[in-house]
Amino acid sequence: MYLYGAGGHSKVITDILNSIGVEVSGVFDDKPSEAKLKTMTINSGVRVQGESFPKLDAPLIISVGDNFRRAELDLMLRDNAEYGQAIHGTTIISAKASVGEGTVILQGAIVQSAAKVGRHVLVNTAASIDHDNEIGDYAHISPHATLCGHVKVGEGTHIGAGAVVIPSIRIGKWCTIGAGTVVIRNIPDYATAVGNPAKIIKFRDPPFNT
Ligand SMILES: CC(=O)SCCNC(=O)CCNC(=O)[C@H](O)C(C)(C)COP(=O)(O)OP(=O)(O)OC[C@H]1O[C@@H](n2cnc3c(N)ncnc32)[C@H](O)[C@@H]1OP(=O)(O)O
Repeated sequence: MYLYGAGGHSKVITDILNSIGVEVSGVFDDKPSEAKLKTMTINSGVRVQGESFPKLDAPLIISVGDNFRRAELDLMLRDNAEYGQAIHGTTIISAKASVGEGTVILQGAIVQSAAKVGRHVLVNTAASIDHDNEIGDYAHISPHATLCGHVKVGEGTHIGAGAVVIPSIRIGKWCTIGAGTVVIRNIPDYATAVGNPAKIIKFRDPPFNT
């Protein structure tokens, strides 16, 4: 497996891959800092500019925690890369769930029956994604977040640590749900919502012209 991104998130992914017997053949980073270089052997100097990225002999995971950056890198790399997944052995994933390419599922997370988890999603430590959820591409479900049944989370949305979303709620794309928030009503695209019950405090600009 290759990784793109040499920050903190790549350490977590490396641990997961090693724990399931997968070797990391190389790490790419277009901005390798001194700190990163100290802790990792980086295939530095590689700039991601479409076709200039080398054809790899193993799958790649975009190991960047920022949802928007993960999306940007996917758009640049997708024609040249075959994506892998990193799923820790302590996760429980229903045989009836689906998990997209590039997605990473950390220790103790649970994905229940008929849930659909998109591409390049980060399902963090002990997050709970219940039956019939739909999690959009590039989303991040933080540690201990609880998504009840039939919840839909849009592309690029970040669900904060320990947030709770009650059944059948729709959360739009590129939203941020604060840590510990309890979502009891649908949330529109680009909104940041916090508190119990969740209240919208602001909207962000759409990150893509889509
Ligand atoms: C392994 C890992 O580390 S995974 C990382 C997981 N990360 C998280 O879960 C972090 C989630 N982020 C948050 O909760 C942040 O507070 C955000 C994104 C919701 C808001 O951050 P900012 O946009 O910087 O907002 P800011 O801090 O200015 O707060 C705005 C207001 O919302 C309130 N607020 C912010 N976050 C929360 C929250 N989680 N719950 C309740 N109220 C909140 C603030 O108190 C403030 O209220 P005030 O205007 O009355 O003073």
